Amino acid sequence: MSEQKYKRIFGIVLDSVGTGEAPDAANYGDEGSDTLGHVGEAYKGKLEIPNLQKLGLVNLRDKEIMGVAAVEQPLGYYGKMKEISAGKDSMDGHWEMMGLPVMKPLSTFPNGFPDSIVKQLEDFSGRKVIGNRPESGTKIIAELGEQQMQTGDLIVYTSGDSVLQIAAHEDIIPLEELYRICEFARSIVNGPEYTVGRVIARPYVGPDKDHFVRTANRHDFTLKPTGKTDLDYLVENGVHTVGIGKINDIFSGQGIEEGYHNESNMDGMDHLDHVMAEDFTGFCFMNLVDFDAMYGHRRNPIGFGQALMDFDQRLAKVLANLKDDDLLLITADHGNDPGFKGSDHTREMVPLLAYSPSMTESGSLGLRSTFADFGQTVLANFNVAGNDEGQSFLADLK
Ligand SMILES: O=P(O)(O)O[C@H]1O[C@H](CO)[C@@H](O)[C@H]1O
Ligand SMILES: [Mn+2]
Ligand SMILES: [Mn+2]
Repeated sequence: MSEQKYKRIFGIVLDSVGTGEAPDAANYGDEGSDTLGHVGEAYKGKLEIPNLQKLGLVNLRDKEIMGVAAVEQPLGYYGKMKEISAGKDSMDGHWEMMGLPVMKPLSTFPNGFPDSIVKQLEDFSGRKVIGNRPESGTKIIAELGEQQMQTGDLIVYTSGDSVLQIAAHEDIIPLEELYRICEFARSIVNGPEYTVGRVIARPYVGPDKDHFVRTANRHDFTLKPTGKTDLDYLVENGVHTVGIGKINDIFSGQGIEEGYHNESNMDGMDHLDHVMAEDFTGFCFMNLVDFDAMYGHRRNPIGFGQALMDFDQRLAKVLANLKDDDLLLITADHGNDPGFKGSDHTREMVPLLAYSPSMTESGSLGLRSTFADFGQTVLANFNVAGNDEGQSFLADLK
């Protein structure tokens, strides 16, 4: 490995923190979506995210966030990225960031899963499938959880994304069994007939429908990357890779040398502090999923804003700990506008923030034409050749 501009790159994905409708939002029924904008409106000027603001989070937008203005001189570089993948799920977004856009739409099930899939799940598990439609995960356990506690049936559901989700009360269907069923489900939806992005285990606990809570034992069984990702190219070239949070699941562990599971966003920030204290040459890629799972899909803009403020507070420490030869990149994988109809992800552009204490200038990185620019920049930094997807902005960082 030859000389690199930055020794360590920390990439943070604020899961679902979109910044306005993408140019192709109409194809997804998502015109008018703007996750950050609508969170700001819900706060009526009281959203406080000074660190993201200093980095240029508002400068990159066409519109202000209510109560949060653009700054005169951001600390570093700021821009937006749009997605070229067919889907707007986490897998598509993260794979595209790592140079592997998903150009062919994956299977979705607006009318529930076909009999063939249901029958195989029932035969394998010895349990009856209930639910079997697109639904919000918290709504479906409120509706069917008590029935599951009595019968041991499997709650199977989907969403607008290519996902097969199985909700199970931890006292009724033990975790190991749920994971086994999910692994089986994974094995029957890898194509060619049905190709599903993610099978997701959705365990929950609680005595009754008014008190069910989903646990951090959620596990995503993602399709294996269909080719090499930038993470693989990095590892092959001796660059150390670390995954924090859902990253490991999203890439099925492929190209991740050191992995950490997050219990929450704040737990993720603890892991990041820990990794930042290590001496290494490489790329640390982190996903913070609470924005999405706890607030975006729940259409809860107040909770979403609070999660942003909590993140922002912890960001102060990260900024203070960055070394001159560190680069921080912050972005998102899709939108999930809590002020929008439905409960699905929204096709939005995502923020792109780049900062290193060694920067002497600042400025706009513009609208990037694919999320792959993110990974291409990481590769360029470490002088690693990948599959040429995306354009590096490394040379713009001064
Ligand atoms: O409603 P819950 O169970 O949170 O599920 C949501 O989470 C999935 C993964 O982010 C999405 O596809 C959507 O279905
Ligand atoms: Mn996501
Ligand atoms: Mn989601």
